[in-house]
Order: sequence, then structure tokens, then C-alpha cells
Amino acid sequence: MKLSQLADDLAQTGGDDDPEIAGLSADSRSVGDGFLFAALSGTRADGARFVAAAEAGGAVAILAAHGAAIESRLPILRADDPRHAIAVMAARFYGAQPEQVVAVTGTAGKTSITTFVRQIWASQGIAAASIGTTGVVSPSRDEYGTLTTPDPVALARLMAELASEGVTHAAMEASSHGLDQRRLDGVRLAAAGFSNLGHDHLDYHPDAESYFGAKMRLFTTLLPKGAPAVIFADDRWSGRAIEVATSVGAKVLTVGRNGGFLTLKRLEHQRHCQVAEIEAEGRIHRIVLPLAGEFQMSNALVAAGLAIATGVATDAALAALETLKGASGRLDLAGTTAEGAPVFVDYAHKPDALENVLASVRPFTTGRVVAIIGCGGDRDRAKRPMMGEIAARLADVVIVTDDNPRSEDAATIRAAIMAAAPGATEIADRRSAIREAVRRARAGDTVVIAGKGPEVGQTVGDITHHFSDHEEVRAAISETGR
Ligand SMILES: CC(=O)N[C@H]1[C@@H](OP(=O)(O)OP(=O)(O)OC[C@H]2O[C@@H](n3ccc(=O)[nH]c3=O)[C@H](O)[C@@H]2O)O[C@H](CO)[C@@H](O)[C@@H]1O[C@H](C)C(=O)N[C@@H](C)C(=O)N[C@H](CCC(=O)O)C(=O)O
Ligand SMILES: Nc1ncnc2c1ncn2[C@@H]1O[C@H](COP(=O)(O)OP(=O)(O)OP(=O)(O)O)[C@@H](O)[C@H]1O
Ligand SMILES: N[C@H](CCC[C@H](N)C(=O)O)C(=O)O
Ligand SMILES: [Mg+2]
Repeated sequence: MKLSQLADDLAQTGGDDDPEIAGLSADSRSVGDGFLFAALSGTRADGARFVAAAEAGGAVAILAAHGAAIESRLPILRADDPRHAIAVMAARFYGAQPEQVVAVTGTAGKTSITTFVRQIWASQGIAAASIGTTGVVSPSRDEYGTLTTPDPVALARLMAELASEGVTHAAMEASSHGLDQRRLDGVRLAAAGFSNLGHDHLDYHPDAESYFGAKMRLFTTLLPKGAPAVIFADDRWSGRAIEVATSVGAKVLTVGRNGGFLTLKRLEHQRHCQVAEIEAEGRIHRIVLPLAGEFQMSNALVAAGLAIATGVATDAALAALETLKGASGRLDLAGTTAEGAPVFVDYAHKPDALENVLASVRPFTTGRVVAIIGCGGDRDRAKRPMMGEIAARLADVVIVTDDNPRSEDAATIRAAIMAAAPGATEIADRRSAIREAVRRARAGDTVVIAGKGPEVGQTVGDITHHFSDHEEVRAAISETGR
């Protein structure tokens, strides 16, 4: 594709030819022959510094912000918002996308909702995919990824690959980083969803208001006018989200106890499932959701709303909730100790999620709730005391351990959690922490290992060592020999 076809609306300075473009990248290290290099100013570096490296790698054109100082003889496209521009160009370059793409934002529940939407679609014989924290799942793939929302070039390529594999429907997570950094700006959305807003990533976003603003870009900028916005109605931020979506002309569909589209009339919790009465179009549907935790019912309602919004019959979408499987690493039963205590692995790595997961095991725990928690390094520090306080309040035994210290001093991270969790035990080594929890658990107790969920690594410094909570639970149970 010629440069001029890739971006016909951008001003070009320097170089007067119109090269054939063979690929795009915002990272000089992955530029190949004939590539357009987008020089983006980032959180740590300024891409303009890598123009020479990109040229050496084979770049034939540059994309940059107006005013960015670029020294190059190559054609330079100038954009007000180069992150938006590269996302749109990548979508044009790769072309096809699944016919119906939905995106879900919110602090917690995105992975669960997107995998639920995929399962509901699949139950109707639709070739469906989900894209998010746990990777890409489609009829022909199950791949682990590193980002929740892939970078725009990778995302555009993925969309085209999925479409060529016959996938017609895809549900993706829209992280606040992804929305803020325009990673989804090239995706053609059929509908969007909102779950809730809590405390996370306040190291990146200056305050809760701008965190909310980043999430709302999904409705204000990305969702085509008149398209469905499925909004969970029972969260503190629901009213604001409904207001925003309404103001931009979205077709707002609310779900939850306060929802108008799918109304949760009654919910009864059982040990491993929940019985719900849901009102839809004036009729009551009785559904047995085979997952524990009220938050899963909330997620299931958003998912059903999105499936209905993209053409699945209401009866079929609600009936499909009865066969949903939880996303891996979300309240996953990793094993049962010889004395009968269930050991769950959960991805809760932020305050609200931890609060939810600890509260949701309480109803079926006759003994003690034993919690293992930790916090990642190079991530929002304010989460640490908050999570310590929550664990101390909601669990009977708290063990504080490491969770991806990255470039930080692990002991300092643990100390920040410990300070807010009186009575907690500190065990730096995560493997030993898991063994200790399994050893201490008695009949009637429930063990929750929070923070890593499906992760298969422990990142210390720049090195990621293989580590899986699931494997460690199984090893600990067999070693304790009970
Ligand atoms: C903090 C953050 O979000 N960073 C993302 C951002 O990088 P950045 O632009 O800030 O990078 P930078 O290091 O400042 O570099 C600036 C530019 O110079 C380029 N560069 C840099 C070095 C070089 O040698 N050559 C070169 O061209 C970089 O490619 C970049 O374009 O844009 C990149 C491209 O989209 C992302 O890959 C990168 O994600 C990093 C790896 C990351 O860890 N992100 C996490 C925090 C994240 O995004 N998490 C969310 C939410 C998770 C959740 O659900 O809780 C996610 O969606 O996964
Ligand atoms: N609707 C919800 N409300 C509150 N907590 C939830 C909700 N859904 C999930 N959680 C909790 O948050 C954790 C993460 O859930 P999930 O992976 O679905 O969310 P996410 O938005 O994708 O999070 P992440 O940003 O970490 O990828 C779960 O393990 C669960 O403990
Ligand atoms: N997508 C999240 C995952 C965090 C998982 C937790 N184990 C940690 O390392 O903090 C992040 O990058 O902030
Ligand atoms: Mg996720």
C-alpha cells in the first residue's frame, strides 16, 4: 500500500516521494525494510530519538506529532494525535476485521465479561473470539499475551487474521492504558460495555476523574453514534457512565438490580452456583449460573446484554449463562487439601477485586478464610496499604508475599502491605507462602491465593522466572501428604 493511501488526511513534510509501505511500527527495534516508523512520545522515552535507528532498520517514512523535532530526509507525516493516527493507519493497512467487535471497559470484570460473551456467541454456533489479559481465544487458537489491550499494530494484524480464519464476532478488553494510548482507535465497534470503576492504575492516571475519563473514551470517541452501550447499573460510577454514554447518543442498555434492559430481580447464593431471576422484555427468566460470587452475576448480565445487542436472541443468551465457565484464574479451584479445604487461585490484584473475592468465599466457609496477598512492583503504590487493610478485615489468616517485584525492592513492597495488616505473616518466597497456607488449612477453611491468577511467571528485576500458583498448589497438596 502506498503511503498516500495509508493516510490521505495527514500533512506531509520532507521527502517528496510516495513510497510503498510494507509494515508499520512504533518501535525502532522492530522496524523492517519498507516500514513506516511512528515516532511517539511515551512514558519513558521520546520516539523521535529513535528515527535514525528506524532508518537504519529500513524505515521509508516517519509519522510524528506536529512540532516534534525530526531529523530525517524521509517523508514525514504530521498528525495532531500520532497515536490515534497509527491505530487508524494500521487498521487500513491490515484491512479486514470480524463483522461484530465489542469492547468492554471497567476496573474489574473485563476478562470475565469478554470470555463470557465469546461463550454465549459460541453457544449459538457463531465463530467467536475473545482478546484480553488471558490472551486470544478463538475456535483455532488459545494464545497467552502480555498486554490486556494489544498495541495498535498488533491488534490490527490480529483482527485481520481472525477475520481470515472465519471469526465473525470478537469481544475485547479495553484497558484504561489501551484507551488512553489510542490502541483501539482503529477498531470498528458494534457495541461497548462498562462494568465498574474502582481504584487501580493511579500511578499512571493523575486522579480518579481522569482514570474515569480514559475509560469513557470508549463511549465518547470510539463507539459509533447510536450503537449499543451496555452498562452495569449498580456501581457507584454507573450513573456517570450512563450520563456520558447518553450524551454522545449511544443506545444505552442498563443491566443489574437497577438495570432496565436486564433486571436482576432476585439472587440466591449456593455453594458453587447462584440462582437468579432476571426480567427481560417483561418476562422473568430463572437462571442457574454455575459460578460463585455475586460479581460473576454482574459480569454475566453485561455479557448477556452485549450478546443480545449483537443479535443473539434474549432467551438464548440467558439460557447460555447456565453453561458459562469462569475465565481462568478467576476464583479457580486449584486443588483441595486432604482435609477438604478448597484452595482457590484468583487474579485479584487491586483493592475492589480483593474485597470481592474474599467476601464471596465467606458464605460457604464454615472455618477460616486464609488469604495470600502481594502487590506488584512498578505499579500503583497506593494499592498496597489498601489491600493489606482489606485482607486483614476480611480474612482470618493473612500471609503477605511477593508478586512481581519488578525493579522495586520486594521487602519495601511487603512492608507497605504489612503496615496495614496487623497480625499478618510475612513470607517473602511465594512458594513457601503457598506451602504454609496449605499446611495451615483445616476442614471448613477456604484458601485464597490472590494476585497472579493465570500468570506463569514471577518477575524480579528484568527476569521472569517460571512460576504458577496452580502448579505450586498442586505440589504443596501432594507434599503435605495429607
Ligand atoms: C506504561 C505503558 O502503558 N507503556 C506502553 C506504551 O509505551 P510508551 O509509549 O510509554 O513507551 P516508551 O518506553 O516511553 O517509549 C516511547 C516510544 O519509543 C519507542 N522506542 C523505545 C525504545 C527504542 O529503542 N526504540 C523505540 O522506538 C517505543 O516503542 C515507544 O513507541 O505503549 C506501548 C505500545 O502500545 C506499550 O507496549 C507500553 O506498554 C508497557 C509494555 C506496559 O507494561 N503497559 C502496561 C502498564 C499496560 O498497558 N497495562 C494495561 C492494563 C493492564 C490491566 O488490565 O490492569 C494493558 O492493557 O495491558
Ligand atoms: N464485576 C466485578 N466486580 C468486582 N470485582 C470483580 C468483578 N469481576 C471480577 N472481579 C474480581 O476482579 C478480578 C479480575 O477479574 P477480571 O479479570 O474479569 O477483570 P479485569 O477487568 O479483566 O481485570 P484486569 O485489569 O486485571 O485484567 C477477579 O478475579 C475478581 O476477583
Ligand atoms: N495487568 C496488570 C496485572 C497485574 C498482576 C499482578 N500480578 C502484578 O504484577 O501487579 C498490570 O500489569 O498491572
Ligand atoms: Mg483483564
